[in-house]
Amino acid sequence: MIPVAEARARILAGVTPVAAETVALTEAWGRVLAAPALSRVTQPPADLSAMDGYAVRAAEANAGQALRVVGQAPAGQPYGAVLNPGEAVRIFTGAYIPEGADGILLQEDARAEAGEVTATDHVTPGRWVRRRGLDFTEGDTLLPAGLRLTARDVGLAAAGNHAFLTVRRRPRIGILATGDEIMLPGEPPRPASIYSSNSFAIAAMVRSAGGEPSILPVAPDDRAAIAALVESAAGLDVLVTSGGASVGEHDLVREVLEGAGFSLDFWRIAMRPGKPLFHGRRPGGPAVLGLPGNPVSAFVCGVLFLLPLLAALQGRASFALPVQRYRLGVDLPANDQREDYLRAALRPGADGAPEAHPAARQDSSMLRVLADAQALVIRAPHAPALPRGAEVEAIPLDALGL
Ligand SMILES: Nc1nc2c(c(=O)[nH]1)N[C@H]1C(S)=C(S)[C@@H](COP(=O)(O)OP(=O)(O)OC[C@H]3O[C@@H](n4cnc5c(N)ncnc54)[C@H](O)[C@@H]3O)O[C@H]1N2
Ligand code: MOO
Repeated sequence: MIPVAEARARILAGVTPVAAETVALTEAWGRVLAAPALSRVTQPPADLSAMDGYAVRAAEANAGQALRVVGQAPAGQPYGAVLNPGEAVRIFTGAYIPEGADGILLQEDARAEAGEVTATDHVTPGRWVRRRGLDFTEGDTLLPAGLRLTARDVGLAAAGNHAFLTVRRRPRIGILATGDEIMLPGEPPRPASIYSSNSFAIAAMVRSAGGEPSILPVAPDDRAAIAALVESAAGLDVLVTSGGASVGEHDLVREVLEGAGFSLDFWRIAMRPGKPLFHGRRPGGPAVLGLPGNPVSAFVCGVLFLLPLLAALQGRASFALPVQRYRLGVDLPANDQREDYLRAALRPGADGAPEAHPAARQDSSMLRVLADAQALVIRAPHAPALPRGAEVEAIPLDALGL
């Protein structure tokens, strides 16, 4: 059994990002930039008014001083002439400030009558003026390569006049559930069978991380059937299998993969749940991540290993799983030699801060406990017993959209 950190490092070693493609900005959310986005404009493009009012020469706009209103400057329609002494231009938020003006008289601080405006308060030079380039300048790097685009980033790219962005294509992830007892939801129940939660939980996880999942037909515990489905994986970036990873006579997946030209990198990790995870590669073909069949084990392995792999395949520059500290809401016993990931609900404590409540039963088959958990509390190998109120580290699942 190898440690979790070593397993992750080995899965990520030598991963090269997938190819780039150009997408319309509406498709860019959640994608990873393959090249930096430089601004194609300066923003604002000129000095603009931040308020509705009058563009004035600030030194003239003293309380009681009447100025002649010589024109209008709505946003998008500059006044077009120089503001002379004794003049004011009616101006609106976002409009170019006329040459000669250096301040804005708010309309709330002004009395307008018969082509004139009189200040009721003084105007500070530069106040309510948004200088040219306040936000950014043409040629600035707005968004670096390797960034996964948020809605905020998409807005910034649009402001920088990008209708398209160059992003990594979505990694193609095939999901192969194995086991004679496994059916897909929608099939009529069969005796001694269960539905493949793994296929769908992992597909959702792949989507959340920007990948393109495809759920392959379920493979029975039969070498030829598994081999045929493995061959259909040639065009994938990663083949994720579930089940058949352990030590039983029906656990055939590793053997079939090796027969199909995959070289196995490692098998078995010192963690719980998820011990039987394996990883391998086929030269020039997909990587394989062999998840254990138990649904919680498959999910936790997906979080710890598949999410970082998806990030690396998309060239994400600085991806790390989020880890937060929480107070424990219960006592915890000492841990054994396997790094433990406890399914925990987060509930507000007496002071309102969230406290972690690991579920009393941590059986790796229990999906309802997993669905009710908002975090995975991390217990290092041989971690000592902890009393209620002690701090622990945990991976918040909501922050990952999981
Ligand atoms: N003698 C030993 N037995 C087991 C060991 C061990 O070290 N020695 N390891 C245990 C651990 S830990 C795990 S985890 C499981 C993993 O086993 P497999 O990867 O071989 O998975 P299966 O045996 O095929 O299935 C385990 C369990 O999960 C259910 N399952 C399988 N696929 C799905 C799916 N797609 N969706 C939902 N549930 C699934 C399956 O029905 C079984 O109940 O092995 C332990 N045994
Ligand atoms: O490590 Mo297996 O992952 O639970 O029951």
